[in-house]
Parts: sequence; structure tokens; C-alpha cells
Amino acid sequence: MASEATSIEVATATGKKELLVFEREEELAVSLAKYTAELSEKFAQERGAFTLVISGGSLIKSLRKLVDSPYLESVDWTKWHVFWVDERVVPKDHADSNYKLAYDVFLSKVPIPPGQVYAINDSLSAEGAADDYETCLKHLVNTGVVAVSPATGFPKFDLMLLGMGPDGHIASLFPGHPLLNENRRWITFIEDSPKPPPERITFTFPVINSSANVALVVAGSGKAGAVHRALGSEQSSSDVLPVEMVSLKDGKFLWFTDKAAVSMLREKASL
Ligand SMILES: O=C1O[C@H](COP(=O)(O)O)[C@@H](O)[C@H](O)[C@H]1O
Repeated sequence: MASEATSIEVATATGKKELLVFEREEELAVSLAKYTAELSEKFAQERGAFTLVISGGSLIKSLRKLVDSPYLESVDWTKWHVFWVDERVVPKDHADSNYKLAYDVFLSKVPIPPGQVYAINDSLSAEGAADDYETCLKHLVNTGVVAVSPATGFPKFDLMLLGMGPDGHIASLFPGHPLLNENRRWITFIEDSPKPPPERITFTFPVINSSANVALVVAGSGKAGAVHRALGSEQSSSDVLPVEMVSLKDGKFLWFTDKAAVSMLREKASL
């Protein structure tokens, strides 16, 4: 897997992080498609379902190779169940909708059964949409589509593909926001997001950290400062970035990066 990447381990205040560093985002996208397809096959065989959580933002463009050969034909799309780690509370056809972005670039091009694509109810308030999404997840846990982490009791998704903002946020969990400390709810809502639009719903850290696999996709020089802040020091600091709070209880956490994103880390990582 990922033979064209340099694989490095970085020691941080929150433990060792495993990074794949690609020359360019183009190679990253090729490897990300292979990685996702391999996990899809593994979980479809083991569990009869593959539960995939995606973010919005630049991650979606990096999924473009999945809709090409050989994956378009070889992946068993009927086993896929697709969720959003965060969603903006806007209509599904709005330019800010994470659903619309994924649908236009990816979901409209692959034969996932529509009933297995779990968009938010866009007729509800942020609070109502978060409650509704959590109820939907509880039903899917009860019916065995979504697994449960024996370690935490929270849902255990097979793969989460996350992006990171230039400020170090993941999902709609922003630096310094009280939602970072939510430890009871599966899904919560925010009405004062520092990045527009202000109203969103988001998975909480206990659910993110119960995943079987998380791939964090970070490409481009615009992310280099946050990568440096998150991975550049072994000293803990009081203002921990949300991305530093990803720490799986019983799963594999892998960073997919390109050289531009890790450019400020080079000395440490000897790239
Ligand atoms: O607002 C959001 O931003 C983050 C990061 O987006 P990017 O374009 O900087 O990669 C994204 O992961 C999240 O899902 C989205 O709602």
C-alpha cells in the first residue's frame, strides 16, 4: 500500500502519529482510493456492510480516484453506508451543503443504494437535525449496520475520512469551542461556528475516537502551519488543537499528507 509515499512516525505530546507523505496531492488521491477500497472489501466480507464517514471541504476532491477504474467496477457499492462527520444546516441543494459537494463529485457517480446515504434532515433546526441524526444512528446500531466499540460503548465506524481546516479544526469541532469537551452525545450542534455557515451538526470526539480507522487527509501549503502546530512539538500546550484530540481507543489513525502540508515539519521528519 502507498509505495510511493514516505512513511514517517512523529512523536507528539498526544502520542506517536503515523504519516504517509506523498510528493503531491495527485499521488495522495491515488493511494486514498486504494486504501478506502481495501477497507471496503475487508469490512464487507467481515460484517456484510461498510460504514464510511466523510467530511466536507477539500477531502471530497481527494476522493475523485474512487469513481474511476478499477474501483468503479470492483468495489461492492451495495455494502456501503455513508455518513457525514459534520454538516452545515442548509438545504441539501445549497452551495454550502457538504452533502451536495459529495453528491456532485462522488456519490452521484457510484451505485450506492440511496437509502444507505444518510444526509441530515434539512427541514429541521440545528438542534433538531442533530437529535434526528443521533436517533438514526441509534437505529442503525440496533439493527447491526453500525458496530459498537466494546472499549467505549459508542458507535464504531469502519472508516472515517476527515479533513482539517487551516485552524486545526476537524468535523465542526473548532479550536477553543466548548463542544470539544462533549463526552455524552454522539451528535451535537453548533450555532456559532467561526467558519460560515454558523449552524452545523457534528460528530463528537467520543464517536470519532471510537472508529476502527481514521484517515486524516491534509494537503497543500495552506495547512502547513496547523500541521506544524499539531505535530511539531512534543511539549503539551494549553491550547490543544482539535486535530490533536484525535486519539483512537482501539483503531488505526493514519495521516495522508503531501509535501506542501508537511513543509514546516521537514527538519523533524527528515524528509
Ligand atoms: O467547514 C468544514 O471545513 C473542514 C476543512 O475543510 P477544508 O476545505 O479546509 O479541507 C471540513 O473537514 C469540514 O467537513 C467542513 O464542514
